[in-house]
Amino acid sequence: MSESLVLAVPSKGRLQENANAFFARAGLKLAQGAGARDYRGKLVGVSGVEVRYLSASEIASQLASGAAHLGVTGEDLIRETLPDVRGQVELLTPLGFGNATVVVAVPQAWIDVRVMADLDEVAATMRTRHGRRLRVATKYVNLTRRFFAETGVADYRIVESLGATEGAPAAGSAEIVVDITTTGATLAANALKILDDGIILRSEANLVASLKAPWGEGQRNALRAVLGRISAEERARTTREVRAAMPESGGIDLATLAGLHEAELPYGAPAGPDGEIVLRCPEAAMFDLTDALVAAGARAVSVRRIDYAFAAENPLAERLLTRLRT
Ligand SMILES: Nc1ncnc2c1ncn2[C@@H]1O[C@H](COP(=O)(O)OP(=O)(O)OP(=O)(O)O)[C@@H](O)[C@H]1O
Ligand SMILES: O=P(O)(O)OC[C@H]1O[C@H](OP(=O)(O)OP(=O)(O)O)[C@H](O)[C@@H]1O
Ligand SMILES: [Mg+2]
Repeated sequence: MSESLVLAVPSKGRLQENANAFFARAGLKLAQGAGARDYRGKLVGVSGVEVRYLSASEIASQLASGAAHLGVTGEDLIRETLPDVRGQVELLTPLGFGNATVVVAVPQAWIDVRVMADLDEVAATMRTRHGRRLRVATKYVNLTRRFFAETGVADYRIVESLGATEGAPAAGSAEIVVDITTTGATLAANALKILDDGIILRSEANLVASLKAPWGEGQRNALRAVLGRISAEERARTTREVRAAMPESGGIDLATLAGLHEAELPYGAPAGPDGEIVLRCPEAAMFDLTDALVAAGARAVSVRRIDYAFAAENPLAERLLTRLRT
């Protein structure tokens, strides 16, 4: 087991479903051990991988310590939990789900408080007039400290919150909050507003690799297999395959035509026996390419989506392996 790559996936919460869908798209089927309460599993058809089901915040800590090699979690949790993000992990790719923003929010009733500088004044006044410090409810203690220091707010105290943070001002346990928001509904329901310059971090779920985990030969091979499929799916999703029956005697320079339309000839330039050529291009360029092929004398042109586009390069794995070498 010690040579296995540990892949940490969210076991609950809002990231779970999307993370499963992401792996499924890449052809990586997660097989959970016997029963829904078994928090370990495997990847069907990929050897040398141990799947661990953990909460999103636990995934951040395990990547930090090196107990997990790869994981899916929110960037907010990575930046909150890890003291040295660059030295501990590599954020391989954003995943397009789990979008949320970490913000500073104050009571809507504070009409004169719009920016962080106003907050500094409020804090100073509270201190001199009432002899107490402004209280900030949050579970993002480190992000808050860093951001408040950067924006010059010093006279405050953090009240650590374990949930329902937005309720703290109404409950009287803090004056303001730092929390995550997506739709803004929870802030609005609690009569809070975001400060104009109070955006600490825009976060989404990321595929993250640990630089602290033991990367032996077995784990590196498993990494190439897993990331190879993820890259192949990513490449395929943004690409269209264009086939065309070209006239034998066309005399057109296919390589130049492809180059003009951001296309490539993955199987080479010479036409097949029946004059069929295969190109690949970005989705956005496909109609320009098909028009150009027709203009060049193509008899039939078809466009299709592809499931996977494997290539010699494995950009995600290479990025990480390069980091591990330095
Ligand atoms: N509206 C949202 N509120 C909170 N988190 C969100 C939201 N949208 C996306 N996320 C992301 O999902 C991550 C995990 O949040 P989620 O609430 O699903 O976890 P959880 O299992 O409930 O953990 P916890 O009990 O600590 O909240 C967040 O850190 C963030 O990256
Ligand atoms: O801007 P909105 O779309 O309203 O979403 C934001 C809310 O969602 C999250 O809470 P969650 O439901 O995860 O409960 P929790 O506080 O127990 O984690 C977060 O902590 C906010 O309270
Ligand atoms: Mg939550």
